[in-house]
Amino acid sequence: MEAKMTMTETWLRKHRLLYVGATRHPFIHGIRDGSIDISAFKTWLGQDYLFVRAFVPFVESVLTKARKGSNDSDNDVEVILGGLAALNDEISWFKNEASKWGVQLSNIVPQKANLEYCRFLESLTSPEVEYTVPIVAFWVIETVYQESFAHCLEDGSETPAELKETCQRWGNEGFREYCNSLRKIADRQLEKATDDAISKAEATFLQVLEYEVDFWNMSHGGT
Ligand SMILES: Cc1ncc(CO)c(N)n1
Repeated sequence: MEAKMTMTETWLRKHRLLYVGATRHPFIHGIRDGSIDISAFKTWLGQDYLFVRAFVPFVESVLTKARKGSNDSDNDVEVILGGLAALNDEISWFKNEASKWGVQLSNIVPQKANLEYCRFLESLTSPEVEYTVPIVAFWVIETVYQESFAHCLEDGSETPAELKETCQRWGNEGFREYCNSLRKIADRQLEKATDDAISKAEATFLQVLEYEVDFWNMSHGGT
């Protein structure tokens, strides 16, 4: 007998083009082949610092919902809390990286795509939004970065030495396993979800991918 396909697998197949658009963006290709304009990288760095700070309250709200809305809340809390702890480390990393590149973080103004993405995440923190929806969003958000930056470290990539550490942050094996843990939680929730919750979660999956594409785009068109 064939193994049943999980919901996330179904969606990844169904929305392949958009997924590839988010994980193989020209920004990532530019890192991978070394052609990236360093000013684009600096723009991304400053904007992502602001994003990650706004991401913390989102993850906090996922953690709160995991405690109440999960039938394996011990596991979920452990995974999500691990993610939250990693964000603390990530914020320090951004500060350090920004100073290396001469990027003044206190002067960064969030661009439109960033503000809209953060506003969307904030909307998912509402108590009316059930756990399944933000856990799917959380999984996709982390996975886009994992797949994108891991691509820059594969055999045959020509990522400049000074950008390798950035790629390692999200492209490493531990982060990949963490993304898999989030995916398992999402699939478990989706298995017992109502049709209404499933269609909301699928719409959220698509929205996150679109916001991720817009976020990468910002580093090019950015001011
Ligand atoms: C825009 C964006 N998406 C995903 C991640 C992964 O945490 C990040 N740091 N920034």
